[in-house]
Formats: sequence, structure tokens, C-alpha cells
Amino acid sequence: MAEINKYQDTLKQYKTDLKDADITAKVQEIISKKMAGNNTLDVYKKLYTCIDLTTLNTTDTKEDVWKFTEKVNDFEGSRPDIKNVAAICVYPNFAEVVKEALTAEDVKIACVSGGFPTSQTFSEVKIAETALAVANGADEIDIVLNLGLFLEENYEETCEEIDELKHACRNAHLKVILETGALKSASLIMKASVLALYSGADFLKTSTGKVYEGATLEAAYVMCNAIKEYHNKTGRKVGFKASGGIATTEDAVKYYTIVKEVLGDEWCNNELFRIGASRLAQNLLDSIK
Ligand SMILES: O=C[C@H](O)COP(=O)(O)O
Repeated sequence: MAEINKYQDTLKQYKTDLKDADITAKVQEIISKKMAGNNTLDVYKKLYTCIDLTTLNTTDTKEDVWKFTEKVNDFEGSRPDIKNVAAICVYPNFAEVVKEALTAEDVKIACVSGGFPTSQTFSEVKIAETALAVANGADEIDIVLNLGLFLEENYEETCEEIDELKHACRNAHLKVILETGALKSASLIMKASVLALYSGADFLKTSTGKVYEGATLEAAYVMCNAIKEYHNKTGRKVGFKASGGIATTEDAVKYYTIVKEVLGDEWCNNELFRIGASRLAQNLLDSIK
């Protein structure tokens, strides 16, 4: 009971009864007033460096992943005015392939893990999968919040599982995917954000890009506000990753605008802001021509 109260008490420190209509209005105001100022070549170039270049296909082969990695290698130095993507994001069984193929500097290896994309498996399996991904070269691990536990308000087990996975990450960074398309309401997204933040997440990530609706600006706004409030209370900076369905330069600039307005310039770099995307990179390059 004491443990259950611990998580309820943590949630009480944050305003979690949010009205969806208020969030939508706030997002529209930010985009209409601030987005135009971010439609610049410098922002497009920065956005390129914030991409987690993703291939998460059921049909991915070692050869596909090797070629995917070679494209990132080939980009290195081909456009001296643009730095490379932040990371290559693959299924955990391909960490080793990326590690072997990757020659581009400063590009991280990110692996989805923990029973991605559903998180519906044994904690032991999630821990083993995560530990193996890290042992095989992953610098970053993207797991999905256990939505079943969260929605039945079993916050203790929800948080303990994240904490255990954080330990399995060792020095790798942990991104916690809230799957906001399944949570839907701003209040649930805020609660899930707070619990993930207090369980050791290094990044909050919106979506898996599978089954449910991907990132929305409203979810991004709520999550960035949670990160901001958490930083004000604790001093710890946690990153934000938007993912799922982000394909155009316009989409990317919109998310950048939300991050910049809520969290400030300090968050507008690939240490604290990522976009997970399989189709965005070429569109951004076309906008920079
Ligand atoms: O985390 C990354 C997402 O799965 C990518 O989604 P996407 O294929 O819609 O860009």
C-alpha cells in the first residue's frame, strides 16, 4: 500500500486532469504564431541531425539492414553543410549487423526492445532482450510502456518494470514509448509521462508507428510539458522523441516548433530531441537543396 501511495503521491505533484480541447487550442496557437519562423534551412539541417533513421519491417533481412547502414555511411561527408542522422533504429537482432557495418562517426545504434511494439510478454524476456541488444552494440533502447498494467492503474509494476529495464540498459540510454495513440486522452498521456520520467527514462517517445495512431502535436505538447515540469522539480533533463507517421518537412518543423516553445532552445538538438522516422530523411534533404 505504501508503494502504491508513492506513485499516487508523485502523480499528485503534477496537474494531470487536462482538457483535450484546451491542449488542441494551445497547439493551434503555437503553430499558427510560431511555426513560420522555423521554416529555415538552418532548422531543416538541424532536424536532419535529430532523425533516428528507422527500419522496423517484419521482412527486414541482414542484407537490408547492412545496405540501410551503408546509406548512412555514404551520406557522411557528402553534404559538408549537413551533419549525419542521430541514430539508426532497428530490431534488436540487427544491432550486431549495424555495429559491424557502421563507419559513420557519431551515429548511434538504437534498438527497439521489450516485446516491441506491444510490450505484451514476460518481464524476464524483456530484460533478456534488452541486455542482449546492449551486448550486441545498442547505444539506445526504445521500449514500450506496459499499457496493460498502466491502464489497470497498477503503477507500481508499471514503474518497476521500466526501472528493471533501465538497469538492463547499463550505459545505454532508455527511451520509453507511451503509445499515445492508444492512450488518446491528454490526462492519460500526462500520467504516463510522469510515471516514465520517475522510473528513469532518458527520453519520452510518443509512438511505435505500429497499429495505433502515431505521433500527434497534442501528445507532443503534453509530453514536453511533463518533461519541463519534471526538469523544474528535479533538475534532470529528459529528451523527447516524436515518432510514427512523421514523413514531411512540414511535419518535422511542427514538432520542432512545439519542442522549442515548450522546452526552449536548450532542447533543440539531438541530445534531447529526436524524430523517429522511416521516410523523413530524403524529404528534408529535398527541402535543403
Ligand atoms: O520509431 C519509429 C517509427 O516506427 C517510424 O514510423 P514511420 O515508419 O511512420 O516513420
